[in-house]
Amino acid sequence: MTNLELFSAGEESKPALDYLFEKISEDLREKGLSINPFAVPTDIAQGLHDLACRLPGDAFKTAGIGRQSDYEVNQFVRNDNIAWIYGDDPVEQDWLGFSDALMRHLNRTLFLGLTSFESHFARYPAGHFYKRHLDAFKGHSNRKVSMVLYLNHNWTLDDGGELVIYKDDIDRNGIKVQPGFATLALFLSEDFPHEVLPASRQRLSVAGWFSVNSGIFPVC
Ligand SMILES: O=C(O)CCC(=O)C(=O)O
Ligand SMILES: [Fe+2]
Repeated sequence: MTNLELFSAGEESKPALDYLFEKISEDLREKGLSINPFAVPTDIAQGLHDLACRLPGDAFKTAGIGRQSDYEVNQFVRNDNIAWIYGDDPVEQDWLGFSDALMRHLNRTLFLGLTSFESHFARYPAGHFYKRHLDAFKGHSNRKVSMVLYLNHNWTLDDGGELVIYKDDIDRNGIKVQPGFATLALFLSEDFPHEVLPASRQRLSVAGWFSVNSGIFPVC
């Protein structure tokens, strides 16, 4: 049975997922962000890790900023490489099943009206970064909730590469998230400026966004 079926079938892993989804929902309601170390089922995180590692080199493209007509590559802002997830591989389907179950939970508990989810693998070679930015601007984007899953085994403090989430435009301290294996970070896309610090080794993740009424298809 795939994880996708597990999400609807109510098997043993369901209480753990229910607990995770409820924690995320409460965190988002109270703080607007939710950090969950080692939270995603290991088979999904490991499957995504293995898939990212065996994707052909040309599957990853230099990431850009903006969407559709204002999309541009700016290597001073970000210089990671990305590969969009379309659900072609069974492990991608498991990931999309997990995300869909979470989206339904957030809609039920927080009435967010989320209608779609898009995500991509991101690979930051050592020394690469994504400077401080917002994922969405109020009134200009359908993205409401950002979600990042980290795929890095044996990550230590010395490896760097933290996600720094700032509480508002003037916050300069932020809170730091270690990109360790199966850690899941979520935050309200319009509310939290954030950045990815350079790491001393390659940093792998899946970044995704839950949106409302999205007719927008990812530009790549
Ligand atoms: O990888 C991360 O920690 C965050 C990535 C990010 O901010 C983005 O892709 O918009
Ligand atoms: Fe971001």
